[in-house]
Amino acid sequence: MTLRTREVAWNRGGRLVVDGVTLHPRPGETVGLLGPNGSGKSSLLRLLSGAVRPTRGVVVLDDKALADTSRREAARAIATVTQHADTVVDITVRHVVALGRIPHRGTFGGDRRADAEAVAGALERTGLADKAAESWHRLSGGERQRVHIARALAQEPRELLLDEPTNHLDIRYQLELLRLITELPVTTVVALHDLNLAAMFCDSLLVLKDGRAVAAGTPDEVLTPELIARVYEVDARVGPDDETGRPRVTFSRGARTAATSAG
Ligand SMILES: Nc1ncnc2c1ncn2[C@@H]1O[C@H](COP(=O)(O)OP(=O)(O)OP(=O)(O)O)[C@@H](O)[C@H]1O
Repeated sequence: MTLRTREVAWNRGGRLVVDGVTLHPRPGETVGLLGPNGSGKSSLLRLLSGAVRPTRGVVVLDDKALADTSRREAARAIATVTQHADTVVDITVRHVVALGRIPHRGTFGGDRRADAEAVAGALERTGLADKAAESWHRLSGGERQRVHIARALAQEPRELLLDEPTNHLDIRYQLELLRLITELPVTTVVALHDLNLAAMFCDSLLVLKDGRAVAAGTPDEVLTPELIARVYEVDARVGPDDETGRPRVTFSRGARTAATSAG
């Protein structure tokens, strides 16, 4: 059972910013969402999270339309980390992470020990254990990003939606974060700009352009110089990485030639 879409479209401000996209991840896999600025990645993630309703098509969670699923049920299953991390009042890192436990609270307050363990585990995994008592406002951009990821982990979701989670992170934390999410037993859809990180960590890729899916498959199948030229309008070479065997993309720094631009 996974969160998936069937031919979803979303009309935003009079324009279809997502146009007939079907996404059906295998349980536990990490799907990379690629595409240029404005291609619809964040919009598709918003549809998947239930934050907005599709104009056409359907988002399905466990064989039921997400629109017919209770907010609480959806919040227990799906965790989201968005690009524009919400600002919160002056509370500690631990408190922000503990917000992830809210969907698990029952009428009688839920299981306190499970809450504490989930929060401690999430802080540990994101390298924030020693910052737990610090004020949110004193954190750097990258640390805040990690706190939001910790909050999503504390939620113990089955489905994880991440919108450019490596933004603001230094290279060590970019690698750690992506390793972490690929090792989690959850299905993850992650919007990424870095094609090499996507190739290194994702099981499959979905490429959007102008709201439409233009390629889908394994990194090997998807990341070809032709596709990169068509979607991003840049010239690139692609070869197997020495260490992983996965595709590695090297960009040409020059302007595109007439011959390549014509394709
Ligand atoms: N509030 C809005 N009203 C109308 N259109 C919007 C709104 N916000 C974004 N859009 C448009 O929706 C389209 C898709 O945007 P979206 O943010 O989903 O793309 P993206 O692939 O995530 O881009 P980026 O890589 O720049 O984050 C864009 O053309 C954008 O201009």
